[in-house]
Amino acid sequence: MSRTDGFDVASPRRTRDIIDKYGFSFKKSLGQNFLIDQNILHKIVSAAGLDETKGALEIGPGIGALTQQLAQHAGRVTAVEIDNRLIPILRDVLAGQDNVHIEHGDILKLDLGDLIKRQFAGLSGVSVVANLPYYVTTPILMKLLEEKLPLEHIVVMIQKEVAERMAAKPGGKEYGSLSVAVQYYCEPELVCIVPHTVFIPQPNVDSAVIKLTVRKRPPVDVADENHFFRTVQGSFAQRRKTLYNNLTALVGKENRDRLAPLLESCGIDPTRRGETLSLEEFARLSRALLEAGMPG
Ligand SMILES: C[S@@+](CC[C@H](N)C(=O)[O-])C[C@H]1O[C@@H](n2cnc3c(N)ncnc32)[C@H](O)[C@@H]1O
Repeated sequence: MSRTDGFDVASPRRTRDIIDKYGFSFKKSLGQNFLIDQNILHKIVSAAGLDETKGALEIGPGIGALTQQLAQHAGRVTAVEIDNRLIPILRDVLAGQDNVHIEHGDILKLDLGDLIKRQFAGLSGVSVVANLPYYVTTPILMKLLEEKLPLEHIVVMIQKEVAERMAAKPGGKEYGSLSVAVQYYCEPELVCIVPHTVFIPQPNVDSAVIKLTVRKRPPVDVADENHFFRTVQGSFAQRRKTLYNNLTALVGKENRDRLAPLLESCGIDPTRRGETLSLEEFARLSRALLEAGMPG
């Protein structure tokens, strides 16, 4: 029988050994693509800037490839896994790593503020480090950001196109409401592009590692965050339409006549498209709509 302790999990052979030993079968519906490349793991871990004073929150540890590396670089690791079949495997693979806590649960349902308080008390900072399940990448990231958790960095492997949208600047076709939301909360940095060949099983798409450094405060002055984000969503509602046309639907027919002068008073040409507006322009627009009593 193959051993499951003491060796790096992230190699094709070790991963297959562990899978065979436990008779594990992959669930596509849970986004189970396990990383089998140590170099990529090292890039992820080094981007997170961990040391023994820091905590790492991992989402979806799988069979522990990344968890094992995090345990060696962070003071404490908490790994949240939804699939109960993986819990005994993780306990076995990570036996002896006494700074690791495995939590069985759905990351979208957990009280993460409470988890962070309980698991990382006394440490100087906490970062999320994960190879995310692709079917829920955006809900997971929006939960991490909207709950304003005390995080330093979020270093995650995600689908390449989604990473490019998060880091996109105004003017290009990748820039949209996800770019604005991520850049409102964080400074994004693309760490590396990852080919689909470094996973078992191989996904259909390439991936990227992105590092989000969580801002202490937003880069723009927003009077009401909900109004701001509704304005952004509304501006991108139909990408081929002008800002004026998209916003007419948002503010309602009764405000239509006041919309073009309001946009002009913000220094924004009503014939522009949402994808050309900077964060600062969206903030200015949302403040002006609010002041004029118009919905965002
Ligand atoms: C892409 S795999 C990554 C596995 C491992 N970290 C690696 O790099 O090899 C995603 C993992 O997330 C788990 N997962 C999926 N949905 C989840 C959820 N809502 N909460 C917690 N874990 C989840 C899957 O079971 C799987 O283990």
